[in-house]
Amino acid sequence: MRTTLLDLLRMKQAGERIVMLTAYDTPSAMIAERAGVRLLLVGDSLGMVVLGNDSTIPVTLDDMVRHAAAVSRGVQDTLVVGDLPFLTYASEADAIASARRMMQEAGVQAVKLEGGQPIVPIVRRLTELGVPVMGHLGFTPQAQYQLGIRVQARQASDARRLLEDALALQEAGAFGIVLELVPAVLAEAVSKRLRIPTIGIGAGAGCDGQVQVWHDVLGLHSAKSPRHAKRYGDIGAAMEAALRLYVEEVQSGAFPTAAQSSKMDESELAEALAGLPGTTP
Ligand SMILES: Nc1nc(=O)c2c([nH]1)NC[C@@H]1CN(c3ccc(C(=O)N[C@@H](CCC(=O)O)C(=O)O)cc3)CN21
Ligand SMILES: CC(C)C(=O)C(=O)O
Ligand SMILES: [Mg+2]
Repeated sequence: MRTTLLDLLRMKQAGERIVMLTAYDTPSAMIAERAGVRLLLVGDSLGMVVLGNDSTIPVTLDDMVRHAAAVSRGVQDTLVVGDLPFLTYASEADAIASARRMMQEAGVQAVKLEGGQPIVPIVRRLTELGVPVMGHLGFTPQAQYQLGIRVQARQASDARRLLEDALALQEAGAFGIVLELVPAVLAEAVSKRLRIPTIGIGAGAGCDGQVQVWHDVLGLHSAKSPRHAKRYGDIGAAMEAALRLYVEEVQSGAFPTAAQSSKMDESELAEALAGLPGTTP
């Protein structure tokens, strides 16, 4: 049975921590589900970790639909959330059109939108229309050129606004909120004041769940991972070692052997070549 929004609420009430992870393609989604992840985010971090961009800004709705569809095809029991990318939910009409594509074409069960008060009416409208919406507060990467890549809401006034934004998103119908790069003590205070779960990234252990980026937890980066990430494997190094072997074996002639080759009868080949010009060794 696929994870439901109610499951997430119940997990918060029971004090069971929620595990969320990003994924961007079918085989990764299958591996995550096999590992026990039941909540996946097709993040617009896609642009940064998969498509070679240096922010999430260039990611298009077409990009998200294609990758979210791939992730959806890889899972059965996992709730899939898809980010709506930069400026695809600036008006109610755009938000509805974007959510429609993510749900109908990509097959996700929910969408995530960045921002506070200004997008509350949009969250309310989507929720009324039956679209499960997740919020995202604190450092919102789509506004990285305004915010700077840094911990948010350290001052009382900003911290208070973040709590008000979180309550407003909850009231508008959001089923959960990602808190990114928020001081741990603030994230904990917000989590305690909300009925809906908070999912932290760089926001401490007081959140109701955690989200991490696939490439960060697996060590799949050429560049260094963000400070808030923890690496649980060194898969990039494992990939490189395997590829070095492949390079060596092709160069030395050790690969391919007969086992990786395709066969035909010698007599058929002789007939095919009979009388044709060309040199033989
Ligand atoms: N690989 C990756 N991991 C992420 O968690 C992630 C992405 N990409 N792309 C989309 C957003 C952007 N995020 C980011 C990106 C960079 C930093 C970063 O450079 N952090 C600083 C520390 C900032 C501070 O503590 O003030 C660092 O040095 O790592 C943080 C979050 C989170 N998301
Ligand atoms: C970092 C997470 C929360 C995200 O929004 C993404 O991966 O795009
Ligand atoms: Mg995102």
